[in-house]
Amino acid sequence: MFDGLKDKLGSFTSDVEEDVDDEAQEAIEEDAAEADSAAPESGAQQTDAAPTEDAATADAPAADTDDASEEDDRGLTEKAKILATGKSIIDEEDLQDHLDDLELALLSSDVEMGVAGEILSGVEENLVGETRRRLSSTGNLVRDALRESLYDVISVGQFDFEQRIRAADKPVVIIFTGVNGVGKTTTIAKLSERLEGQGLSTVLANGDTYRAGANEQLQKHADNLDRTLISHEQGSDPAAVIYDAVEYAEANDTDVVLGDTAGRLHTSDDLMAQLEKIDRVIDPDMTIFVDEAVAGQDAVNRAREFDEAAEIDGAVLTKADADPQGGAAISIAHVTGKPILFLGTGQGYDDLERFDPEEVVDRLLDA
Ligand SMILES: Nc1nc2c(ncn2[C@@H]2O[C@H](COP(=O)(O)OP(=O)(O)OP(=O)(O)O)[C@@H](O)[C@H]2O)c(=O)[nH]1
Repeated sequence: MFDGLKDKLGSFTSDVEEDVDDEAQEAIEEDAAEADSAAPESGAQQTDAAPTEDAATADAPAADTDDASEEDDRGLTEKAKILATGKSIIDEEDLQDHLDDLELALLSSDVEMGVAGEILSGVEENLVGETRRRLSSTGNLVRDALRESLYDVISVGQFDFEQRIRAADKPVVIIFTGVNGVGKTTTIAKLSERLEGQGLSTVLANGDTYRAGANEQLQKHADNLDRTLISHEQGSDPAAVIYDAVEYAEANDTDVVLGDTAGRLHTSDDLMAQLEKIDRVIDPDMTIFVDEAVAGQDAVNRAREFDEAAEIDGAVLTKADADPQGGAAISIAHVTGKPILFLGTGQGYDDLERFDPEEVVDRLLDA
C-alpha cells in the first residue's frame, strides 16, 4: 500500500538528512575553531587533556558496533546542541532544491496541489523556521519534520466512528454516496460486519433504485452475512426505501441503518438532486462518501463535489491495497475538512481498516 510514495518520501528524507549532517559537521568545526581562538590559555590546558582522550581511543581502535553507535549518539547530541543554540541546520537554498523535489514527488503521487503546498510549508517551517525546536532533538530531524507536516494534513476532522454511533439515539442512519463501481456496496457489507462484531445490530437498505441488478447485488451480501435487506423495485423513490428501513429498525430495535445509494457521476444533475432529497427527507445521522484510493486526484475532486451536494461526515477509501500512490489518502481530509474514516484493503468482509493518521504516516515513513 502506498509503496511508490513511500519510496519518494524516503529519498527526500535521506537526501536532506545528508545535507543536515554536513551542515552540522561544519557548524561543529566552526564552533571548535572559535573556541580555540577565543580561549588561548585554557586552550593550553585542553591540549594537555587531549592526549589522554586520544590515548583512550588508541587503546580501543577497533570500530565495533558499540563505538559506531556511540559516535552516532555523539553526532546527534551535537546536532541537538546546534538546534538549541538556534543555528541553522540546513542551508535554506539547499533545502529549497529538496523541497522542489518533494513537491514533484507529491504531485506525481496525485497529492492535491494545495495539500502538497501545505506539506511543503510545514516541512520548511519545521526545519528552518522558529518552530524547529519543537522537533525531536535526538535524530531523524527531517523525518520528524515530514511526519508532523503529513500528520497535520491527514488528521483533519478525525473522530471515533463507533463512539459516535454508540452515543447517538438509535437507530443511527448512515447513507453512503459515491460514483459507480468504487466499492460502495462492498463497503456497506464490510461495515455491517464490523459493527455487528462490536455488538451493534445493522439493517441494510438499498437506496440504489436506479441500476438494474442493484437489489440482487446487495441481497447477495445480506445473504452471506445473514442480514436483513430493505429494498423496493427498480425506479422507485430511494428516500422511501431508507424511510422504510428506519421504520424496520425502530420496530426491531436495530442500532444502525446502512443505506446504499445509486452510484452517480457528480456531473449527473438528476442523481445529485436525488441525493439532496435523501439528505433533506431522511436527514441521516451520517453521510459517508466512498471512493477508490486508486482514483487519486479524481477521488479528491469527487469528494469535494459530493460534499457540496449532500454534506459528508467522512470518507472511506477502497482499494487502498492496490494503490501505490496514496495521493487521495493524503489529500481528501484537508480538501473537504472531513476525515477519512476507513481504508478498504481487499475484497473480503474483514478487509476494512480504521484510518489511523498516525499509523498511516508511520507506514509512509516506514517507522
Ligand atoms: N482490491 C479491492 N477490491 C475492492 C475493495 N472494495 C471493493 N472492491 C471490489 O470492487 C468491485 C466493485 O465493488 P462494488 O461494491 O460492487 O462497487 P459499487 O460502488 O457498489 O458499485 P455499483 O453498485 O456498481 O455502483 C468489486 O469487485 C469489489 O470486490 C477493496 O478495498 N479492495
